[in-house]
Amino acid sequence: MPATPAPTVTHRPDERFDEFLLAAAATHPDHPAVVEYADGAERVTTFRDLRAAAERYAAALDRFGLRIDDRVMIVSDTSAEAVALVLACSSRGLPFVPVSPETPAERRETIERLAEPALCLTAAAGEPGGGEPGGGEAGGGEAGGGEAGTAVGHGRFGGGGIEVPRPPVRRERLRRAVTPGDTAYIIFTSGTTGRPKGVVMSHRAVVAFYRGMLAEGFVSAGDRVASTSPLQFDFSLLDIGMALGGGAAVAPVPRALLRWPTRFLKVLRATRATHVNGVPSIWRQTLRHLPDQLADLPDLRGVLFCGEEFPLGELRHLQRLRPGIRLINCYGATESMAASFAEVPDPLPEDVTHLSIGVGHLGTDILLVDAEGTPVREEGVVGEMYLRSPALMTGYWADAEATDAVLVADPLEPRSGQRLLRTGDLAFRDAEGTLRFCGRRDSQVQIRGNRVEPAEVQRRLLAHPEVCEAAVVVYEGPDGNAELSAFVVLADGAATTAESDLIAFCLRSMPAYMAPGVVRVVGGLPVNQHGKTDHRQLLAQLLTDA
Ligand SMILES: Nc1ncnc2c1ncn2[C@@H]1O[C@H](COS(=O)(=O)NC(=O)C[C@H](N)c2cccc(Br)c2)[C@@H](O)[C@H]1O
Repeated sequence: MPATPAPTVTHRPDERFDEFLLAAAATHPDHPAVVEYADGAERVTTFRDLRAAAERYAAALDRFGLRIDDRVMIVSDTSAEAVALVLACSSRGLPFVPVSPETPAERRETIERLAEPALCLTAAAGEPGGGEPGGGEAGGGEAGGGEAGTAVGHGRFGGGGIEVPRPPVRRERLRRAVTPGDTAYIIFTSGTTGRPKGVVMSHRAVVAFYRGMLAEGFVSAGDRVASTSPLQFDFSLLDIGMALGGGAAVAPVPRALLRWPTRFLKVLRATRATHVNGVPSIWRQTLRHLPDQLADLPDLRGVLFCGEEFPLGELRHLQRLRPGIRLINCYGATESMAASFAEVPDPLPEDVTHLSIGVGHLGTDILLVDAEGTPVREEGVVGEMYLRSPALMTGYWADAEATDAVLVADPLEPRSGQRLLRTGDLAFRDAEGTLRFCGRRDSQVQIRGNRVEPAEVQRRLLAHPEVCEAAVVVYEGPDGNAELSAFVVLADGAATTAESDLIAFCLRSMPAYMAPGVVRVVGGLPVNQHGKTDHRQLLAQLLTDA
């Protein structure tokens, strides 16, 4: 008698964000939904517990008399309490605005000024995901000017309760029900202008993305997905949806432990993580210093990465250590959560220089369009990716102009009224018709009149056997022309590879104008708050060295 297959989680079309994430409570109530690891102990929250906690938070929110579309800012990392509060906000049509506890006070205040939340709730200290916000008032009602009936109620959440010493002014509820077009969350990303852009995502968009991801069949009930991104980075919402939507558990890795490979691996072992999601840089120190320990994580069978290109040398090293592991390259921008998932061939053939990003997940379609706006069909021709998807953002918060610049008319049928996301990313189609990412449109530079993609120069440096990390920055030289400068990290024990060797290595495969003028050997590359190589910091370092 074949074993009865575990019931799959059933989903309805047009579920709210919280209904999608809690669907498994109906079929797998006692399965772990959140597995936390703190102070050497594992804390399991089942789907039943999570639903109960979300209901407690929803009842607590009801006491504030908020209206649909009133925002709730949540200052926390990913934790069972934070997920329960997010679910509660979603059930009441209150868009949540996640902010990391380590966010500097000034940026937190900017986001608060832009989002004008009704509540700003900080995880109670001592709770996982908790911690004092960077310099802001921790709880208490003294924020917001302190006048009676303050606009923003500051307080704390934890243990299913919400405590706000001075609640926001109550207003009459003008609407009856939450609809799929309502906003589930707003994530503020660092806009290139320095003014944060609020990406507004509806219930319909997020659930459409989740259904596209679920169709890939990454996890099954009982799996554990280790999440290494901060809650304010939509990658964490991918992790939560990938796990809970499939009846699996999300296992948040405490941010403080990510820096230490021994502790990082200890959490993965303790939580018996079957999948680890995160930006490529989370593997860097482990691959360099503890490769053999990585080889013995008995439960690990999948790694999903996104946010930037995985350096191919490191990726091949990971594959050698874990033959048979499922590596997923997830491409996307916060304006659509993710656009595609591509399985990395195991092993990655030696001649591959650009990872595939696939063709767009179920329900999406990625177009390539040239500089004149004409669709590109030929193989190998670089174009800009335009994304057709039900998971597109509603728009940027309070910024119609920036919205219209990226949600553009369909190049194939402008009369349809359909909007596509103009990603700003470049790709070409390979012989199989899948897309190969090759940098950003706005990072292309003209060097002595020739178009150069810094990502190509970075890729060439990474192909050097003794280089394990590389970054290329563009700066204005003394004569006012754009120049390329490179930073590389050499592999442990590498011979003293002179910078001139590295430039010569580049010149063997590219025209002179593409080779970096200067190559600096450094001990490590800086990463930003999302774990991506911090080019801004490298440029600043360059200018101070000048
Ligand atoms: N897989 C890749 N290879 C190469 N370059 C990538 C990849 N994924 C992104 N990028 C770059 O990062 C940009 C976007 O940056 S972002 O808005 O901060 N968002 C992100 O990084 C993360 C993004 N939201 C995301 C990705 C996957 C799942 C979820 Br859920 C969310 C893209 O436009 C690309 O330029």
